Amino acid sequence: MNKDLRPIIWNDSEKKLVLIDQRKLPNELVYFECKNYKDVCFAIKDMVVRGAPAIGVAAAYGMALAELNGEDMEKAYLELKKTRPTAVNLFWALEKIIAAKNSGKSLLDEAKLIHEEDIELCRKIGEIGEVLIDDFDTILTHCNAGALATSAYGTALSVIRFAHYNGKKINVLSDETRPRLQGAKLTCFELNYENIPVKAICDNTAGFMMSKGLVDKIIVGADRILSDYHVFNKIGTYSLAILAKYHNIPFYVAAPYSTFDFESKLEDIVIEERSESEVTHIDNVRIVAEGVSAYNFAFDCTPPELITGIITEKEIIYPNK
Ligand SMILES: CSC[C@@H](O)[C@@H](O)C(=O)COP(=O)(O)O
Repeated sequence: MNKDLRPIIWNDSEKKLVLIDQRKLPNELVYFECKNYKDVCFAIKDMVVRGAPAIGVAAAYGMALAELNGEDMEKAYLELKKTRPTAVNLFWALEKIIAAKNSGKSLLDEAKLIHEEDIELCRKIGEIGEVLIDDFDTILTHCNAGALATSAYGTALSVIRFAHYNGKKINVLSDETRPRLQGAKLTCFELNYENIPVKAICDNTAGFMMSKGLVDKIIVGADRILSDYHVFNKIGTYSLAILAKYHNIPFYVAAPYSTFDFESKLEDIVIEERSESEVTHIDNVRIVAEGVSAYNFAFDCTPPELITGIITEKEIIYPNK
């Protein structure tokens, strides 16, 4: 990476967690400091930090802060666990921290390890996945599955990054991703930061562009992947996968194994429902008539038959072969 975009920084001398405040991008690149686990809970709930792997890493540091501050560890664990329900990396990281605690390890060391490992996993996803990308491909992505959603590189955007680093001339289309606009606000910022060609499109433009032959591949991230390869990801992913199938466009998911949930069944998964105001308002301005309410499901589920391949840090899985 020519310019290093790291959303999560541990400040060892001051024993605090420093996060890029993703609520403020792209207009301001400012940081949010967490001095205790409650600050971390707020940061995850309010989406200062977001994206499945990044949430897991932040929660691990939240537990480390609780230990350093002599706070009630059980309370910290339960409160962190409640911050967001769908991305499995949160629970995965908290279980790793509990295992470290039970074996008498330092929680800060464990959090640093989870953080470092996530960087490596994302790098490998990029290296493995970039073989799927051809010179002059136009790749559509949804939400932000980039460096900002992980510790570095990203998942879907790591594949895109490595194709670019390897000299492939690619173009990226970034769905705006209503309601929180992670595609418009974060993916466009992140790719432009590294001079990777990107154009923003409205969510409802994707089908039209596919029908015109203007999309070669689709790559998205994941918040949870079940053992039968059902993929939970940002709301709108399912619609894109159906459109991709209709237009015969390869549809890839990129995620580390920390995003796999080998235990839960489809019906067990809780889809996060966020505040209606994220739909009824844009940047605090009401756009839906007063008195009208809204649905705000944050994620949806894409079945394996719509998925061409799942790119992990170990291999590419083909659910339908
Ligand atoms: C590498 S991040 C993968 C997913 O977490 C990402 O696609 C996504 O859905 C993020 O949702 P968010 O609500 O912004 O946390």
